[in-house]
Amino acid sequence: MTEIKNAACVGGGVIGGAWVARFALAGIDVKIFDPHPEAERIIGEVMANAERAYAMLTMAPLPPKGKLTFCKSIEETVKDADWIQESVPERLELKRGVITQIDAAARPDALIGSSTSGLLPSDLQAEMKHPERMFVAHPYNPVYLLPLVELVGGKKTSKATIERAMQGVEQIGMKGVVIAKEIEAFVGDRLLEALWREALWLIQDDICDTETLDNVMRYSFGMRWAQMGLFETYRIAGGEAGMRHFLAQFGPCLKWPWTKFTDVVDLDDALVEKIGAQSDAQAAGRSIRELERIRDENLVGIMHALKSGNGGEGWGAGKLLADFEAKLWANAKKPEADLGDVKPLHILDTKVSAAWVDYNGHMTEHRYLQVFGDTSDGLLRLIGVDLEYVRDGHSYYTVETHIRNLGEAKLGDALYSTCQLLSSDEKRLHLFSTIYNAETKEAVATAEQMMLHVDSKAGKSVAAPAKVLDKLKAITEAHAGLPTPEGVGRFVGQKR
Ligand SMILES: CC(C)(COP(=O)([O-])OP(=O)(O)OC[C@H]1O[C@@H](n2cnc3c(N)ncnc32)[C@H](O)[C@@H]1OP(=O)(O)O)[C@@H](O)C(=O)NCCC(=O)NCCSC(=O)C[N+](C)(C)C
Repeated sequence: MTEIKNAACVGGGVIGGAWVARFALAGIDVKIFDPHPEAERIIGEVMANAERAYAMLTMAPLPPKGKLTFCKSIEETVKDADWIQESVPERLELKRGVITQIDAAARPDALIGSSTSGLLPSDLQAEMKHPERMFVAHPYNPVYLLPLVELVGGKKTSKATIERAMQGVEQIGMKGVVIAKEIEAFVGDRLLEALWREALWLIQDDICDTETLDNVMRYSFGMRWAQMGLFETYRIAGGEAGMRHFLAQFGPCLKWPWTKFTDVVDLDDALVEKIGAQSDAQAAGRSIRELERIRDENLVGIMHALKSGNGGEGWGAGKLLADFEAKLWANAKKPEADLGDVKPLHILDTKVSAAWVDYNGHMTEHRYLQVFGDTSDGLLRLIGVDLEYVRDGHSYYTVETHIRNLGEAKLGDALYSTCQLLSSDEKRLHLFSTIYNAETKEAVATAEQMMLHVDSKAGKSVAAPAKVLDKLKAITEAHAGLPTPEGVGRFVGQKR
């Protein structure tokens, strides 16, 4: 089983920098080599975007962030690394030279992945002493959010290397797909290039402008593709009769002269200017940084939606996220309540994401309940009621909640929550949680809740076992000395 403890990134541009973020946020120390004079600034900005995105993406306990070290040479960067990722500009001679240099300085068992989006791994590994550990690991931008990595071996890549690479990408929350045969541009970029060529013709021939073309994609098949691919989608399109029927019905149309993409459009100055001007108009003055923020918020929203797909089990990239989070929870140190300094327990820290904001420009109602639910989950973990406990057939269910909204939470506000145990017995757990604005320390909302311990198969309340009750009692007794929070026992009503 391969475990990446130290990673090295050679090349720290848009792709290399985002690999750095992916590794570091998975708790892996990363050494970086990039001779660009502004490499530290560029990677710092990618890192900031990635951390912002992860704060919205997951409440699961990420490991402590890996340490970033900027090195002065390739040799110093790669010598201790378990996984080395090359992301230098897309020129065969340059990449081959860098990979050969990495090979000479790296441990013989280190994995060497290339971020190339189209070059053949066999060409890249041609001058290596240990070519068997080299492969293409082609990611998609932004690498810190989009999970796919195409893994492509060359003629000299060993099977064991690809297996270890699969384990490595899984460790950092990514989805590895093994491409069976090496071809230029692999699978993803082949598809994208076909689309790109056709799109350029459509603009060149004045069939539509760039905004119309993007709208055609994002309001239709673009949404389909985030959750099902081409073949699964077309299977459904075939109706009850399925894929064979679809192929019989639509296959012959492929012979019609619908597309021009096998011809290469002439990207002359006029076409470049036309596309540039239409793209500027489409951006409506938004900077690249703004567009990146919007993109990341949308991607997080899509992954969250997919996480609750398929009856709550998760689907596609959402299922991958759910599985990754389950592993993070399982690997996290069993949390313990800090009862030394008696005060409500600090349970979680989060940020208001774009998907949480409603038409009034502030955090919407059900997101408060979500944060309170995550808070009570945090409390439950402290008394030993974690996913394993739930899998074994028992849990706590909420039977009553009273939320008070005291202040507004706006997009990007940092929040934290606390929890005070008001009382507990063998079945009941009566708690009071508060969400605070992390900057102003003002209470934004409170929730008083009653939870019951249940046998989830029977769907009936039952006494919790001693191992849970002992922990619960310790917190309840510690909190007995705290003043009763203002708002406990409040009811909804009007003065008469
Ligand atoms: C299964 C269920 C939770 C309980 O049903 P039951 O076994 O029939 O239990 P009783 O109704 O008899 O109640 C047992 C005892 O608890 C007392 N009780 C019940 N409600 C309250 C309350 N609001 N305040 C105080 N005390 C209460 C009751 O009087 C009984 O006392 P005894 O002394 O006689 O033992 C069932 O209610 C159920 O399934 N409800 C739905 C639960 C649900 O789906 N909740 C939403 C899920 S969200 C969630 O759980 C979030 N999270 C915790 C996972 C984060």
